[in-house]
Amino acid sequence: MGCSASTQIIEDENDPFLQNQRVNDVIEQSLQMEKQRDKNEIKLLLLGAGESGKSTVLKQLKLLHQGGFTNQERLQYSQVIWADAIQSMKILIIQARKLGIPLNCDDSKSELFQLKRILMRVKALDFIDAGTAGGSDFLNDYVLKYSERYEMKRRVQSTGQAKAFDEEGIEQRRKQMSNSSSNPNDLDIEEEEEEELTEDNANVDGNNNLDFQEISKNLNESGNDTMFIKKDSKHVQQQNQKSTRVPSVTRITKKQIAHAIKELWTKDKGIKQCFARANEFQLEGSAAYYFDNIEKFAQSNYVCSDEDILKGRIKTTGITETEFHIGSSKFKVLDAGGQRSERKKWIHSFQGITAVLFVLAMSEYDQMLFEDERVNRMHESIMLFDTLLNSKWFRDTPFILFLNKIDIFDEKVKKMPIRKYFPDYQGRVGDSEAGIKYFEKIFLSLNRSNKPIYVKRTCATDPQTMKFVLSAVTDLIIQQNLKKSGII
Ligand SMILES: Nc1nc2c(ncn2[C@@H]2O[C@H](COP(=O)(O)OP(=O)(O)OP(=O)(O)O)[C@@H](O)[C@H]2O)c(=O)[nH]1
Ligand SMILES: [Mg+2]
Repeated sequence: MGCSASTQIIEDENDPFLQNQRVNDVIEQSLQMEKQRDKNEIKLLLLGAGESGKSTVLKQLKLLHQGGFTNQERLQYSQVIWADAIQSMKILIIQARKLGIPLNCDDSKSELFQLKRILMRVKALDFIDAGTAGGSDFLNDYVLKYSERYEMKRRVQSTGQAKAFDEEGIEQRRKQMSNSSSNPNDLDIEEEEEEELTEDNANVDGNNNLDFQEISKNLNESGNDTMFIKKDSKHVQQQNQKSTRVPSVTRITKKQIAHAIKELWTKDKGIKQCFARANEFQLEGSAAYYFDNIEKFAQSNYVCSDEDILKGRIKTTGITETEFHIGSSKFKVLDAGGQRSERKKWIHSFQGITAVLFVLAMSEYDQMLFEDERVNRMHESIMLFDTLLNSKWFRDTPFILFLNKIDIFDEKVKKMPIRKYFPDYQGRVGDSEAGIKYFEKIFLSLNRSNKPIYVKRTCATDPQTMKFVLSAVTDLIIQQNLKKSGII
């Protein structure tokens, strides 16, 4: 009779060793799963100089893979665009004077004269809900953007070289700032407007303050669609000789402001001339779009369309993270603020990046940085790309280069010779293809490694073309990731 020895281990459910072992197994299993998930997760980092179009690329990804924008975003942009539209037209008026461009609206006999006066007296912030526009982030950005008083501060902040500048000038400005109210309404643009009002103020008596109290009282009652301002006292003087010393209050509506902006935009030749020289100062890239559509933005409770949001601009501060599921892959897209003061935060997001998407604003070869108006934007991007591409952080990280704002570039090269800013450029004026190849070559020549750089020409505000570009790019990144993880 055969005999076989068999041992049967009877598991004791109460054995503490066994219980421990089971817990460990579960932990090990979940760690393995997490590892696998991390391997499949794709981290895409959007980098580039300020205003190059990084967040616009992210918006296109949201449109494609996240069902579009939320109602809150639509409301936010309608507030921001309205404020930017008003300020942008004021900037054109003020800059025209600085550049010596005669304006039709400065001629008191012109029908545009009164419209200009209305616009210059309007305070954009009185017409918007700053909370909906983005709260303190919005206000900070607004003050920095529209106050010339902050120009020096911006520059010092961006270079950290206070000593290299006229310290006396800084000190003077600091004094000016500390003497002035911290109300964000108290911007230089409004100061220009105050200058305009000086003569008017000379005509009125000491009731000025009372008048302004009334303005704010009325504002509270009227909501954001209407604002009360002092009526042009010279105008009052002409109309009513008896009441020259008493300022009266007149009601200004969003509709009237929109009308003023539209008329100035379409009828004042000086405004158009000044706009054509917008590379000599800082103006919102989408200002023309705001002016063309100003009546739409003036409608009460207007909610932005997808196109408006793509054209609108909210500067990114810090780094935002957005997750998408594209096919079977999970994408984490990191969008970083591109202005100089934002870049010191970048390093925190450099680890574990699958691919870097560098966005270059091609059209900005003739523009200066917002942070430092002595530095050409294209030069800044070249320097930035060189540093990132060849940094130890991205030794094995593929780079995708978006030659963005190609729509503006195509138009600009017809009038603005590239050679004026890049003397070794040999192409002829208006040859957009030669211009693109020239800049592409400069960027590719910076590569001191063997890794490939994938180049795409983009117009980030155009959903049709971006759909194809982004689909090709995400496919490419997925393939790269699979290769890297040894799956293919
Ligand atoms: N016409 C045109 N405008 C563009 C294009 N790409 C971006 N813009 C506009 O350029 C402005 C700036 O774009 P953003 O995406 O905010 O730039 P950003 O790189 O995120 O800027 P920061 O957040 O400051 O780093 C917005 O008004 C966009 O609508 C483009 O290809 N063509
Ligand atoms: Mg951004």
